[in-house]
Amino acid sequence: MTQSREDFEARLRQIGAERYHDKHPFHDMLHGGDCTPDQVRAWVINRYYYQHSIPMKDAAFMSRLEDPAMRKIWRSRIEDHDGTDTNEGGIKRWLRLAEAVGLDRDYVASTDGVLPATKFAVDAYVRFVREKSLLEAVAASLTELFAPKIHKDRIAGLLKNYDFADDSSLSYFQNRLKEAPKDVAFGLAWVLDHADTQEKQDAAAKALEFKTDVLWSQLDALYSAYVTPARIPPGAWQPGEGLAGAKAA
Ligand SMILES: O=C(O)c1cc(C(=O)O)c2c(n1)C(=O)C(=O)c1cc(C(=O)O)[nH]c1-2
Repeated sequence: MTQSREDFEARLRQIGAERYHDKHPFHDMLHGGDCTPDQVRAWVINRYYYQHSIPMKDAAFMSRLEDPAMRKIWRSRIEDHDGTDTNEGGIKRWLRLAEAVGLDRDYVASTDGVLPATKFAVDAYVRFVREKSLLEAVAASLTELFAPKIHKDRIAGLLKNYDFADDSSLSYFQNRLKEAPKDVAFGLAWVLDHADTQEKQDAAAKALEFKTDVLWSQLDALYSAYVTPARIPPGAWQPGEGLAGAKAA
């Protein structure tokens, strides 16, 4: 049976309550101050791959939109990450975080050393958005409904527990708190409007579940590689590589 708008929204929110990556043990370590400097670096390097893929994902999505009004709304997502004349953009902010934790920004931007499983998960998200229905693509972005809480927890946890954390190094997350609400308000309303049959509601819910898997898998990969007993896959970042100043030394 097709669910009412309210019930369907509650179903989507329940997916976040059960499956969002705020519940992953790596986030408990990171926010609780239990990560070593190298574990923080590994997180920054791998998460960069997600950051650098998000605008490509949104460009892939926009290339499929025939409605100029919707493209106009969606393009701010790309600008939020890539920047504009007046906004530095999320990717540069992330690289500021990379420098603050002692990494060379060019090394991080090269995406060398990113875990294979991170690449598989993130690339699968870009492909999903390119290939599935527009409804499923927008529904997959709705994990951002749950992101403001994790960003607030992260800002508070990092500021409390790590010397590198300050307004400059954490500006990525401060900005997402301002940017994400407009994206999710639009995305959620669009999904609720367009998922008007049971079949479409089921597809949208599955897309959101898929996206929680994309996020969770990245942290599983990180945990397996860099938390004792660490099993770093061949070719992935080894502590000591890609540090700031290493090129000059
Ligand atoms: O730190 C996080 O936990 C987190 C999660 C997510 C998410 O839920 O996908 C995004 C972000 N951050 C984020 O910063 C971001 O720009 C973003 C874009 C998207 C998307 O799917 O389009 N998700 C997320």
